[in-house]
Amino acid sequence: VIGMTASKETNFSQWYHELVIKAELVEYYNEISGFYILRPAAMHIWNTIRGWFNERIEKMGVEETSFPMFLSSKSLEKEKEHVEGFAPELAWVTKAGDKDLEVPVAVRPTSEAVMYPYYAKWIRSHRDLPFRLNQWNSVVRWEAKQTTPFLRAREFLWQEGHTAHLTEELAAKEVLEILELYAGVYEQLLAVPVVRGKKTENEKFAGGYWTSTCEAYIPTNGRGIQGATSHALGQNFSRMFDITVEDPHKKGEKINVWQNSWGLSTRVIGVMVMLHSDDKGLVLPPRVAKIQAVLIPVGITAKMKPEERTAHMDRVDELRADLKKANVRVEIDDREGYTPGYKFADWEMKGVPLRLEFGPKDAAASVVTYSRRDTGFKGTIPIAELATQVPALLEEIQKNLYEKADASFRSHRVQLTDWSRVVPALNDRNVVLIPFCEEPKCEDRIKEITKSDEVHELGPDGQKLPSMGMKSLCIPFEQPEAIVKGETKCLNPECEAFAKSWVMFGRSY
Ligand SMILES: O=C1CCCN[C@@H]1CCCn1cnc2cc(F)c(Cl)cc2c1=O
Ligand SMILES: [Mg+2]
Repeated sequence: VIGMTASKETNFSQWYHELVIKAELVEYYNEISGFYILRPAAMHIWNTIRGWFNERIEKMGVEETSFPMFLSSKSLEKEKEHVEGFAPELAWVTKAGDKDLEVPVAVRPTSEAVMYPYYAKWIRSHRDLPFRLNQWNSVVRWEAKQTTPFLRAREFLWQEGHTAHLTEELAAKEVLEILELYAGVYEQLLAVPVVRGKKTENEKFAGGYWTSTCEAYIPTNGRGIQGATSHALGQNFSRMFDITVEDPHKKGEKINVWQNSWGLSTRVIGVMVMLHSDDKGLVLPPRVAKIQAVLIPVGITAKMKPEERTAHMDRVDELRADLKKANVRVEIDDREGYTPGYKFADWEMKGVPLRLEFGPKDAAASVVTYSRRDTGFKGTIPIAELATQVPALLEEIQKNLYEKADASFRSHRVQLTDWSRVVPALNDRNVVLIPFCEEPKCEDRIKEITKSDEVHELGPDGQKLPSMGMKSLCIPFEQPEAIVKGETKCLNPECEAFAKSWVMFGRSY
C-alpha cells in the first residue's frame, strides 16, 4: 500500500516517522541510530533555503568559509564553563587505524572553539571590523534523547555564522537583521509563521549574552518549536579567546570585540512537514518543491489508435514546454502499467503542490484539468492560459498554506491573566502569553507546576509519553500591551514579584 497507515490526528509521532520515509525525504541510517540520509526531495528544500539565505547575507558583507570539523580538547578548555553541560554530547576520535591518537579530537558540535583562535589572529585593528564569516556544514551532537528525522538528529546540516563588531550596538543590529532573515526562510519559503522574540535567561545560549529566536507552533499537539537562533555573544568569547582591536579613540588601549553567532538547521524542514502535511502524505509549499506540477496523461486506453496516442503525447510534451518556459518545475508521469489513481496517490504522498491531468476530453476542450494538493480543489485551465494561470495557482497555494497556519497560530496563542486557565489552555493545544517576572527560578517552578496528566502524546511506537510542563518559548518583540511596571504581578501564583513582560510559554520540542 503506498498510502499512509497512521493518521496525523490520532498518532502524530508514528504518522511523522512514516511520512518522511514514504515521501522519500529521508532514509534511516540503520548502521548507527540517530543518523539519517537526506534524499533529493529534502536536499532540494535545503538547497533552496541555502540559496535564498546566501544571496541575502552576501549583500550584508558576510563571506563564506570552511573550518576543520575536529577540535582539540585544548581549545575546548577555553570555553569550559559553558561546555561542561554539553560534554556528554561530544563525539571523540581516539584512534587512527590501530594506533591511539596522542591527543583525542572531538567532532565539532558547533564551531566557536574551532574558529575563534583564528579570529584572535586575524582581527587586529578596528578596520578589520565588522568581521563576518559563515559556514554551511554538518555538526555532531551525540543526543541522549530519542532522535527524530530533521527534529533531533545526532548529525544535522546547518549554517553557522560568526561575526565580530566594534560596538554592542552594531552587533545587536546584526543579530536582529539575521533573525529577520530566519523569519523570512520560515515565512516566505516554508510558509511557516513564526513569532520573533528574545529567549529568557533559562532558555538562552549559556555562553552568550542574549539570544533571539523564531518560534513556530505545531497545531496537532499545540507545542512550540524553534529552528533558528541568532545570539548576541557580548564580549564573553572575545575575552575567552582574546579577540581584541586597538581602541580607535584611546591610543594603546584594547577593546574586546562584540560578537554574534547565528544558526539555522535542517530542523526547519521537520517543522514544515509537521505543519502542512496530512493523511495523504507530504504537502510541499511550491517555493521549495522540487516538482511543482506533475503532468499526467489520462484516458490513454488500448482502444486508442497508435497515431492518436502519439498525437496526444505530443500535446502533452507541448504543455510541459509551455510550463517550463514559465519557470514551472514540471514533470510528466507517463509511466506504463500504473493506473491514474495509483499515480495520483503517489504524487500526493510526495507532496507535489499541483496535479495536471490531460486526456482526450481535455484536449477536445482545449483545457487542462488541475487538482490542488493543499485543498484538493479540482478545476480546469484553458491551455492558452496555462503559462500564466499555473504560476498564479502555485503562488495561491503558497499563500493559502501560510495564511491557514498563521490563523491557526494566532487563534492558539492565548493571552491570559488568570492562572487557573493556563493548564486547561495548554491541554487545549494552545501556547499562552502571560505576565512574567523573567526570573529563572520562577520559570523552573512554572515548568514543574504545569505538568498535567490529563493529555498524553503517543511516541513513535504508540507508547504514552508523559505530558510535560510548559517552558518559556520567547519574550515576543511584539508585546500585546504594555506591562504596568510595579503594578502587574507575575502570573505564577507562588511568585510575589512584579511582571517584567508578556512571555510566551508552551509545551515544546
Ligand atoms: O546556536 C548557535 C548558532 C550557531 C553557532 N553556535 C551557537 C551556539 C551553540 C550552542 N551549543 C549547542 N550545543 C553544543 C553541544 C556541545 F557538545 C558543545 Cl561542546 C557546545 C555546544 C554549544 O555551544
Ligand atoms: Mg542540544
